Amino acid sequence: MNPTSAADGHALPVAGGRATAGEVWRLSRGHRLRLTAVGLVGVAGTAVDLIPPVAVGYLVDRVRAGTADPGTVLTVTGVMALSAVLGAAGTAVTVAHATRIYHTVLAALREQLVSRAMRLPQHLVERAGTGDLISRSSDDVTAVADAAPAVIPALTVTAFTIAVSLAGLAALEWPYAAAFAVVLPVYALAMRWYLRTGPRVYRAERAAMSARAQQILESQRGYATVLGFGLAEHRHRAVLTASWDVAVHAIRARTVQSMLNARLNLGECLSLAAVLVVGFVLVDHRLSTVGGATTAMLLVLRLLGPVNQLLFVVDTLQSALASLSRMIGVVTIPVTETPGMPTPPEEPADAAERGTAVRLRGVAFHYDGGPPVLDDIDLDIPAGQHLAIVGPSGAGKTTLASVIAGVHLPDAGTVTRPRRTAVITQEVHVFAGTLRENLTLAAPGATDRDIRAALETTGADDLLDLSADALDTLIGTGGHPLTEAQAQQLALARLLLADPELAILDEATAEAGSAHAERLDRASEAVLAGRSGIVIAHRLSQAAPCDRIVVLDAGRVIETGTHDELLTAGGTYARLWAVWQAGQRLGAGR
Ligand SMILES: Nc1ncnc2c1ncn2[C@@H]1O[C@H](COP(=O)(O)OP(=O)(O)OP(=O)(O)O)[C@@H](O)[C@H]1O
Repeated sequence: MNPTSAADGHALPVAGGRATAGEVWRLSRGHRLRLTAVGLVGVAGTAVDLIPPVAVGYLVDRVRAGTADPGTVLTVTGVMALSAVLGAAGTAVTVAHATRIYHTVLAALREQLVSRAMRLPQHLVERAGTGDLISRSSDDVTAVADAAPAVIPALTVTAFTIAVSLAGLAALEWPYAAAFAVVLPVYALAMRWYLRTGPRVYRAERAAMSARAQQILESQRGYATVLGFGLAEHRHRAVLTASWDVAVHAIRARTVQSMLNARLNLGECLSLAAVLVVGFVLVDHRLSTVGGATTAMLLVLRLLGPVNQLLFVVDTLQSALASLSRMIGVVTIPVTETPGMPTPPEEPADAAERGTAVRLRGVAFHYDGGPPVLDDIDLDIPAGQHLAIVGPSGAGKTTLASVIAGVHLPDAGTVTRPRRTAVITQEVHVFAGTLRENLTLAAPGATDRDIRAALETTGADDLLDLSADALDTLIGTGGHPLTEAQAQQLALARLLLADPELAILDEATAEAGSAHAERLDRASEAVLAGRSGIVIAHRLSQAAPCDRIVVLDAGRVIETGTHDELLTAGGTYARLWAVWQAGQRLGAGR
């Protein structure tokens, strides 16, 4: 059984209880000795806290017996003060160290979450929506971090206080402990009701937060479209609806908390009444002294706070656990290797096949809930050769490139590619930072001379003239704006510096025949020189110079050969080429 399951058909998976506990145990490695020491100090601190109730009971009996002198009162008061100081010190040390361990482990988990998020299979993120992922690495981390002040004392000091006080009550006279125990079912019922209701309500609240994050993100990302199509009102309504949903779920969650409060108050009244009655009967039958009954009442009063607190933080604990299981759900997703990241060896193991850069056998793929997009694809690219993939719009060219790059996992078949594979997709992201930082992302060791050479080779050296700061020019969000063409050239230069064994180029931004297209075609050729390459040919001018061309139609390879072979064959490619040339002539004649 998979310990991690999807919360619904689309969301990212949520870890089950066992998987969450296992991951937390694994993360606690290296802190366990310190945790044990913290536990011991906690128990010692709470044991010292038993002294004041016992001391008051002793004093009551001495006063009743008429043997209490000022010296006795002073001594008892001194002992109580000392125990209070020692107890407080024990609590402070326990909570401080436990908090440090808690946040250290949480920081490690967050790092793993972010690292895993960067390597998740793209289809999974697309299906769940980026908002879900962002919410898990922000809202959920915040929920777990914010729970620290409630959860840490509860799991250390409060739990110890309850255990030690109950033991003290039993040691005094067992009927006192029994009286308290009789009321425990009230607490147990409150807890059972809460555990059934709470997690569901909190999960729904978190899911509503994820949905709201997704709506806000989409509105921001599609800002230009929103403005262009006058969709502001529509987006505003969508965000408003999602926010209202969060409010409704938040109100439900707070209502559940209030109802828990009422049940705890009932338990409190009943336990005080039970111990009072037992104390009265015991004293009446001379089985306990008034001092003993006083100690018992003080112990119960001491117990009530922590019991309520513990039950009440079950609420925060549940909420934090819901968030934790969502974070661990992401951390435990099996990842595919991502282009440009260290990957397990993918090259053909067979020495006879070492000359092959890419090999696909029987590859099939479909997007979630969609029809097959790729069907039974076989492909071989000898090392150092360039393959063009052409075909009508929607044929599956980009999808095939993503499957080869490892961004999507095939439903069937095998994909073999070089360890260092890099892709330029249709949407180039410009990171907020300097031109130099953007270029050296995948080649941290590159010198300024390397960077300038890469810019020159890809014909992108005019990027240096964006401002007087040259390579230190700020670009991306908040920086110097880049045109789409400049962003593509930046990506090509970045790829040249990364120097992968296989480069996959899938850019469709340039209009055929434009100066921009010719410039990009030249830059692409320069980038592919000396390495294996795949060109998703959105313009046929990109396909002609390649060593081999594959024609894709409705997800199947229908033709393959060199440019000349395919023209001679007079099939689909030849027809596409004729149409393309006619279009070019028409464009030139205009
Ligand atoms: N993320 C996605 N989710 C669902 N379906 C998708 C997704 N991306 C592409 N498709 C569908 O898969 C099919 C192949 O799309 P793909 O983008 O691979 O074709 P293409 O040949 O590259 O087209 P184009 O030249 O227009 O970019 C299309 O029917 C498309 O609608």
